[in-house]
Amino acid sequence: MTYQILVSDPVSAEGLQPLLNQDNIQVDYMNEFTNVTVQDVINRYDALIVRSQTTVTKELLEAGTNLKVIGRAGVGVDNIDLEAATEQGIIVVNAPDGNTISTAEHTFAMMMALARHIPQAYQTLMNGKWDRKSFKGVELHRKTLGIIGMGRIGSEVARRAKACRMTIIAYDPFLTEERADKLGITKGSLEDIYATSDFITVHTPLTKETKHMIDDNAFTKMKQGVRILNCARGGIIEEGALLRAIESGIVAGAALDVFEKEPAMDHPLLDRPEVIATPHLGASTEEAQTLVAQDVSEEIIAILNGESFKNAVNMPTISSEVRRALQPYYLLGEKLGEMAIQLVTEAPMKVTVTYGGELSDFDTASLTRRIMKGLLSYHLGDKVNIVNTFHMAKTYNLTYSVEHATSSLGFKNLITVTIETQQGKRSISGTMLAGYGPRIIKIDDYSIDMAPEDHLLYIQHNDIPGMIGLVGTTLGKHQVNIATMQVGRKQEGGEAIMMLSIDSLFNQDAFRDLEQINHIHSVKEIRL
Ligand SMILES: NC(=O)C1=CN([C@@H]2O[C@H](COP(=O)(O)OP(=O)(O)OC[C@H]3O[C@@H](n4cnc5c(N)ncnc54)[C@H](O)[C@@H]3O)[C@@H](O)[C@H]2O)C=CC1
Ligand SMILES: O=C(O)C(=O)COP(=O)(O)O
Repeated sequence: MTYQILVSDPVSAEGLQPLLNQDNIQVDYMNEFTNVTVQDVINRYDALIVRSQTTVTKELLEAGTNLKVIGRAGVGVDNIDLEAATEQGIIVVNAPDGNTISTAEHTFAMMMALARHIPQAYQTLMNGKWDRKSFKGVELHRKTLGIIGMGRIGSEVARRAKACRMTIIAYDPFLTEERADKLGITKGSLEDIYATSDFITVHTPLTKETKHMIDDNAFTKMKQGVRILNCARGGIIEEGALLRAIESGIVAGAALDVFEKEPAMDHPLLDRPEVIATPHLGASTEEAQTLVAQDVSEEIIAILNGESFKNAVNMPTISSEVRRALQPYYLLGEKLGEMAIQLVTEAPMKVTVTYGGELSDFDTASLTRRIMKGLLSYHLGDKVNIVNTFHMAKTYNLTYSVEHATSSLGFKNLITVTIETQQGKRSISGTMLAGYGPRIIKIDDYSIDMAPEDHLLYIQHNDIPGMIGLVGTTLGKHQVNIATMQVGRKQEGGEAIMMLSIDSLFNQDAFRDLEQINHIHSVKEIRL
């Protein structure tokens, strides 16, 4: 199978090399097309690679009927409708590390340029004026820098500011005292930052919470003459409020790399001499562009080849330790989900997944996704995948819960999937047996030991002599070969079950004949 990938923004050719090296991947570039939009052609593609220019809307995603993954060659994903992508089961991956240094360096270059009026002085000189009076600047030395957002870029900015002997105060909901101490900075609130900073720089993503977080009210709390930087996202600082704060003299200068609407042309802030600006260049270095393109290329290859990946933004990330530990269970989990749903005839209302043994020590969310995917995709097909499975469950009013049990029936690990319908509860348990792989070890109260094979027959009957022979003869008559067979019962002479793995697809005539055997209550084919 050949996968088609569309690159819709300028992305480093060197960084895309891992994709270009794949025999089963074909890459097209939007700039090679004329008179068409991304929306016009997207249905041909399995993956789309973007930077910040392409806006990935719900409509675009809906038109991308074959899309499996969107790669953001950079950090910010505010140009992508993540909710719509999740609903449609499209994985969105970004490259969170590749442009950190470049953006921190750009922020620092902006801070120095802002402090010393370098762009304005350069412009004056280019206009033929030798003006040494208008551009008296300030030192960074001993000034207080307020950093809002101490993630990757904020932290690198802090390191550089320390080298300039600045005092640093930072606010981030995830900043601990311990980390602040390690970085040699002060952890403070937004109010502390506003009250004490000579320079304030923002490094948060643009979210509902951070949109316009710096507004008129925030500016009134700042020191007169504060200098503001935004190399993160337009809209974190409300542009109208910034303009008013410049006009009123609260803000002595602002350095902007990003704008609420880009490209920012004829913008009132750009008319102000106190404002210096660049056209969203934070990540525009050779190094950063190569790295981010390489990172998304590798993630896309992994996703298309069904291998594990790490930078999905519409799925929780898991540590490599947890991923390594749980990976061997993913197939078993999916099979258990598929088998569990086939045990019930009524609509499922609730699913409970119980993890026992060594599994109870892990964050098993990624495994639960596989189980729910197996369970839902049996009836809903390809439209369910590990990205949208929880969303799909909600759509179908199916609740699920996870329990971590202390008992594992003597097995090293145990997964039990219980489905509740109006008719009651049905459950199935499986384990990974060292040397044997995945095994089904229990259905409802019956202990068995079977590999989750392609074709299984599940027969409920009375525990009386001759049943095995009758079933064997009936299947033989219909040319159905039995590969393995397991029987189980709760007590002698009571209810019993047979679980058979068969070589060929089961046919309706065999089904009917089996159901007509005296003492057989139900025959169920389980397809995996
Ligand atoms: N100008 C440019 O070309 C570039 C801009 N960026 C932008 O820079 C921003 C930061 O990027 P990274 O540091 O790589 O991301 P990151 O995810 O490593 O850090 C973001 C930090 O913001 C914090 N945060 C979230 N909400 C907050 C709030 N309400 N108040 C304070 N902190 C909050 C988070 O806890 C996190 O620590 C993103 O918006 C990204 O899109 C990134 C690269 C290039
Ligand atoms: O990575 C980010 O968040 C950026 O803002 C960089 O954007 P760009 O890839 O240069 O369009």
